[in-house]
Amino acid sequence: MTTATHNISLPAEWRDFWALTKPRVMSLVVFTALCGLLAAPGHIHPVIGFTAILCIALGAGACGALNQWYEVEVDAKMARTSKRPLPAGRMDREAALHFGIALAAFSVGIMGVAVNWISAALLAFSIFFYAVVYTIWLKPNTPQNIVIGGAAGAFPPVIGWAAVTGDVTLLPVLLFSIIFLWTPPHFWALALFMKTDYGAAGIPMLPNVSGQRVTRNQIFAYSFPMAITAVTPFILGESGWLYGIASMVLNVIFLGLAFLVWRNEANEASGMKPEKRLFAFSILYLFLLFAVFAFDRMMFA
Ligand code: HEM
Ligand SMILES: CC(C)=CCC/C(C)=C/CC/C(C)=C/COP(=O)(O)OP(=O)(O)O
Repeated sequence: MTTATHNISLPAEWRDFWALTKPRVMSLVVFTALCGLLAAPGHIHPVIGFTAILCIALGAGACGALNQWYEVEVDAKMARTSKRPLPAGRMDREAALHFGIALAAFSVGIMGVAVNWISAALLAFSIFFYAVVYTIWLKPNTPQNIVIGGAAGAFPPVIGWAAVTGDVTLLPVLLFSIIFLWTPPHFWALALFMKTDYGAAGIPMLPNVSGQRVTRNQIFAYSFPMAITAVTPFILGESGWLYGIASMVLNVIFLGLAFLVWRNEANEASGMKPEKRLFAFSILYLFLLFAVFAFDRMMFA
């Protein structure tokens, strides 16, 4: 850690600490946690519920900070990430590490004391999984990095659920599985039109290891179990018709866009419209699916 950053003495601005938490990506992570909490059976005092979501947000922020502390060199090599506080030289590397550790410890501690220790343990495990298993171990070493590592991003609705019920049953496992199976199409669609960037940074993402055809096949292949898992709560009678219909419509659109990606043969960024469309829709898909699920369960369950 006594790298080239020792000569930076300017204190980082609060905006840089904010950027360190990857707020845009984490907003959807936190939203899925909120939906898990709202969909769970039973009652949670609003102040305790708010505390749980705040802890999940802080824990997700810890993930972003620890990830960027570790990845300075990689981030410096990619246009998309080179302006982040550390590679841009606006923040001392150790400050990012201390910020990440403090957020992680604080969020897990408060979750345990104020909410329950099951959700605290799940939160701690998710942070560990993302910061250590994904960032340090899987991401630089295997093109399956985001498949296995993606599990970290699938935990938040389970944590939200466990904050209310103190346990983990089939339904939160289904919510986990939806995000787990959604992550490969979400990310590989992006990795297709960002291919050169990851290749240049030496990160073995699927398109630059196995090629675009394999990636398109995999995107399409993951979309089917994802769609089936997404309608399963309705099939099991755990949601009403509102979610049943919404999930079917969203899945048909998702599968249609994934089909267009599968059919596409372009290998230039200029021909990657289907990939760009699927990536953009993937975010809307998850947002709407979870929003309708929580609403449906609160109204009709
Ligand atoms: C290992 C798993 C994942 C990887 C590698 C990944 C990667 C990415 C990347 C590289 C971007 C581009 C934009 C940026 O850096 O801000 C992005 C955008 C985004 N991701 Fe993911 N993602 C993953 C999982 C998730 C999960 C689990 C969620 C939420 C549940 C999520 C939500 C989003 C959102 C909302 C954006 C758009 C951000 C914006 O508008 O700037 N991602 N993702
Ligand atoms: C509550 C809790 C602990 C949540 C965990 C949230 C979590 C780990 C979400 C994963 C989403 C994410 C930021 C992926 C970015 O991948 P990347 O870091 O490889 O992307 P980059 O190339 O932009 O650095």
